Amino acid sequence: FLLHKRGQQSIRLPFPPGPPGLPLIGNILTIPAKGAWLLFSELHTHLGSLLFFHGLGNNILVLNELTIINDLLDKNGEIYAHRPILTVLGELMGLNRSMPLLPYGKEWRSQRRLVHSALSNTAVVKYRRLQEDLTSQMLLDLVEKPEDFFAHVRLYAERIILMITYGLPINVADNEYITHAEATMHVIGEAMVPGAFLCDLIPWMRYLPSWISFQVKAAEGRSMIENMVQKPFDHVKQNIAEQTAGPSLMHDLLNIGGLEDRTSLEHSVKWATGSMYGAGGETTYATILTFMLAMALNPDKQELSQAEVDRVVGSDRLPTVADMSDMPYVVAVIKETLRWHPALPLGIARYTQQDSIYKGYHLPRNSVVIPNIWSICQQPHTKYDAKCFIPERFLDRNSGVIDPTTYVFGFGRRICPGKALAENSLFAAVAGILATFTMSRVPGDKLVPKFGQALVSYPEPFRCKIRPRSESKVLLVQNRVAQCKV
Ligand code: HEM
Repeated sequence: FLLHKRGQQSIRLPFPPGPPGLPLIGNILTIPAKGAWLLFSELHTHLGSLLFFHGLGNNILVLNELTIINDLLDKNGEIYAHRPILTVLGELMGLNRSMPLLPYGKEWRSQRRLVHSALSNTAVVKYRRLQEDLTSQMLLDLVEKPEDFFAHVRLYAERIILMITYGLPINVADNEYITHAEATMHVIGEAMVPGAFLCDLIPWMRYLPSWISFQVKAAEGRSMIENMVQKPFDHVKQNIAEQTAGPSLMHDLLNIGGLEDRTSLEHSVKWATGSMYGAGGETTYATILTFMLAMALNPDKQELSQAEVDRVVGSDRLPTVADMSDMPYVVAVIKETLRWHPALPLGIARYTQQDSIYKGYHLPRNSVVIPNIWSICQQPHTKYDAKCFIPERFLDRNSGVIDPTTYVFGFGRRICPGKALAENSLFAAVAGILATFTMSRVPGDKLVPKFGQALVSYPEPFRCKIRPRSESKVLLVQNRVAQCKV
């Protein structure tokens, strides 16, 4: 309780509600390590839009409504821009040097500035050609081996990041960079959820011996993360020294020089580029796979999208990113994909070090703050069922439905710096796939949508029939691939 002075009177303000708990351990262990968005959204209906969990010396505040998230994370950005200290992932595995986990301060500002120079709305225009080239290569892969669509989509998303960040051309899905990044992101995704390890709730456990299970996992994770960030960095540095390095963001950033001392510049560049590598690939491919699942489940929406693509590009070319403004239905399909199943249902948690008062509640300092993006996506609507895939909700001016691109990429000062790049990558891939293929259920399959429950959530492996729409579409793809510069 917080004592709130009003005139002569002191009023006790309560914490927001939460499920019942036990002495000492409170209710914190009621939060599942995976898929917690489902529990939070269920509690939203019974307990309201602000939820509070506590126990073992920890506080967790869950925000279930967009107005509340904006009031706190955006309007009170100064107080809510920190990230939680995750003992295992941050300190023991060492990810607290990369931008998504850095505390709000000098090093974060310096990495954010570096990344912004490459990913601002204006800067990303120069990557369009690359995104279109890589889309055509993904389309050809889909023509040749449609059953491996998970791998092709993953390769597309990772190649964009590896090319832009390090100038590294990668041609196969089982390239060591790609497979290592995927394995590392799996470890990170599981460990990033606050409370994933008991040690995150009870930090002194970090001093327990190194043979204990979580310590072994932490040591493995540390070496995987080091490897993922260091390897491409060393590769490009060596190419620079040998004067064989192609253009890349890392090359440009290392050339800034002068103002800052070399060691700290190199440190910031290494971890800023490593952050892009880690944060940029998985989220993008999760969204494209979700789109493909949605198309297989909703053939009527797929036909409407294909009709729009055909109307705009005709029959002699593939779509480009510049077609986006002429394809409102396809854009609505992408928005509906982001809403139907957001890649980061709980965003990335924040942390507050200050007490505050909000809507009559005491929001205590040292609380992990979780924006429940999933709950915003699932907000009930009188006309459009939240569970159904209905792109039309974004074309109906009177629907009052909020555009998901204003919340699925996060909020305020820590909003995703890769948003503009991601939106172009999504459009290039989605419009290219719609132009070339029809996706459908495999006859006899039930195709029930199921999603993973880690930090980045994407469809569990599913079967889907991916047929080229015509021979001439395949020819278009082959001709376009022949013109690729990468
Ligand atoms: C569909 C694609 C993507 C989605 C849905 C997404 C979503 C998000 C969200 C929700 C956050 C947390 C923001 C917050 O705390 O409020 C975030 C952070 C971040 N994203 Fe993305 N992202 C995507 C693609 C990308 C790409 C392509 C890149 C880079 C190339 C990127 C780089 C980052 C980084 C570095 C952060 C940490 C920012 C910070 O802590 O200051 N993301 N993203």
